[in-house]
Amino acid sequence: MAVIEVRDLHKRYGDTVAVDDVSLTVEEGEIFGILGPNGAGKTTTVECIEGVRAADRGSISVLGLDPMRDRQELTRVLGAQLQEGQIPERLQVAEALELYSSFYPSPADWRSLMADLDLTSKARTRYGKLSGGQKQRLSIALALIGNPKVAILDELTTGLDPQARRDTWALIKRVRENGTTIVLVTHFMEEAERLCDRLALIDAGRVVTVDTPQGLIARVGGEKTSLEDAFIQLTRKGLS
Ligand SMILES: Nc1ncnc2c1ncn2[C@@H]1O[C@H](COP(=O)(O)OP(=O)(O)OP(=O)(O)O)[C@@H](O)[C@H]1O
Repeated sequence: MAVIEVRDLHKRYGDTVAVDDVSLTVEEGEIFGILGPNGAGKTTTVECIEGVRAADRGSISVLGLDPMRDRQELTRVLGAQLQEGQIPERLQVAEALELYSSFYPSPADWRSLMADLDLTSKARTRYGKLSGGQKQRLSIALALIGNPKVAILDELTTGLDPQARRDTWALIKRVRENGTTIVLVTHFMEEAERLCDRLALIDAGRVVTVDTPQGLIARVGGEKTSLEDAFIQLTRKGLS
């Protein structure tokens, strides 16, 4: 069953066409990755799916909801990372988790999530005093706090150390096993390959292809081809 359906999504900022008729479908229970060079339109696409940005045209359905029209209903079932500036600097980690969990009808256990993201020792630390990686881990916890049916994670592990990155991958796998459909935007090929069932490769606002990581590699061929090789060859930089 399709959980997210995007049809002919188009978005421009002034003269810049950020998203140029993107269509994609995310199936229930999958981890769907979005890959693409800087400025390809990945964040704009997921922001339209989240309902935080209005598209110029095209249609989006998330669990049968229209992200702009049904925004309130969508926030109850969709988890997304908050950006810096959206979390009050003075709020302590435990306070933030407890507060945000109170917004949802059946939230995750915030203490377990705090432990899963290795933030227990920072429970009483204010958000403004956290390191970059700790802030990132808190934003992942807050995206998952409501036990969402769909979680959208933009640059999931950017800024995380190798151990934190692996712990986060394990957490995301567990969250998926519990029934959450996950969309993640990433620049890390290892993350895409290990975690994602399917990948959409986006370049210059268009979907180049959607395939499994292995399928993408096979398209480019060669015994020692890596996902990174496939990425470079299938995007503009490789074609020019
Ligand atoms: N608020 C904005 N105002 C004007 N132009 C924007 C805005 N946000 C994005 N853009 C432009 O739209 C294009 C797509 O940006 P977007 O952030 O969606 O790309 P991305 O694939 O997420 O990039 P990255 O990998 O660098 O994060 C870029 O050319 C960018 O400069």
